[in-house]
Amino acid sequence: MESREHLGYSYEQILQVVKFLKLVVPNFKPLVGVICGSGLGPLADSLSDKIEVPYEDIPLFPASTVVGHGGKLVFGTVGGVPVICMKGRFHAYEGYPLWKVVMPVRVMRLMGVEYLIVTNAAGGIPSSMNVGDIMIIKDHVNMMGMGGQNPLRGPNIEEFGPRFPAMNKTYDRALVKAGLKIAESLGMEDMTHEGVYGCVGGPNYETIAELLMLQSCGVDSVGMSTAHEVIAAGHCGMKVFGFSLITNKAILDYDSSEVPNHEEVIAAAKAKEAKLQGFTEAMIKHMGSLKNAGPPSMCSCGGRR
Ligand SMILES: O=P(O)(O)O[C@H]1O[C@H](CO)[C@@H](O)[C@H]1O
Ligand code: HPA
Repeated sequence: MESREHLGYSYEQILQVVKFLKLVVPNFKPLVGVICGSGLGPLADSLSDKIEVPYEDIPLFPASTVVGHGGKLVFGTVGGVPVICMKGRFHAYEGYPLWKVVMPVRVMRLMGVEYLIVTNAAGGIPSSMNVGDIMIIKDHVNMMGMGGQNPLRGPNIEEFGPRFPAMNKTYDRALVKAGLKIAESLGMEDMTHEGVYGCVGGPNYETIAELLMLQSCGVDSVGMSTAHEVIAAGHCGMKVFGFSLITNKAILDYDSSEVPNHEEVIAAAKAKEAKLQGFTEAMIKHMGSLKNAGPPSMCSCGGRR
């Protein structure tokens, strides 16, 4: 057989990472995984009984290189629900292949995670979205994936899921609806939207023409992450809930004097820290209550675990 380029860790390699983490946190089976977006690391700070493990201590883990991404796994609980947080995610533009970007998602799955909360900082395209608003993600347009850059590219690992996973149910509808209700119950309804996330490769921010194209494709928030993690999570049968924090408004006007930058992204995240912590905690508790009400029917993507 012709050899293929190296396209990822084997199932056994990922199991080795899981074995290592199980030694660090014996008897801990997380139900919920959280991926903290740019500047959103404080989402992990409110966990009780925290155990923090720096990425550099974990076999095969890449390093976090982006400002606003901490670089540790945080284990703990929220209202008694066991949680694992990635305080710092990986991006393709850092130079990582997508199979490496999503490796922690697969690790989370093998640790026991059933619900994944993905968060990101993003530019908001509709004029109704303001800096500091959140957008609950109902779907995504994966510009990188459509160009053939996909975390599942390469030999399929059957233990995780099928060769051709469906994606139309990956953002769990019931969780989207629960998220909207929870936002309302927290008095956040005026700052909460539902929409479509667009994933671009970065690291440059978009040109005006690119933003206009994304807008015409139905994209509401734009960023350089998330879609890959969601694909890997859907592939291995996790239920996914995601939200964007709108950290900047997409600039669609050629005469605007504004210029997007990462400093404003981090500042916008800092300004909403407490609200987003409260919202995420409420979502985690909701997921815990779903689990107590009965086992979630995992997506039908056929993952064998
Ligand atoms: O998607 P997260 O990691 O939240 O970060 C977003 O913010 C950075 C740009 O400011 C990019 O990495 C973009 O993807
Ligand atoms: N574009 C892409 N990624 C981003 C943005 C943006 O406007 N804001 C935060 N991350």
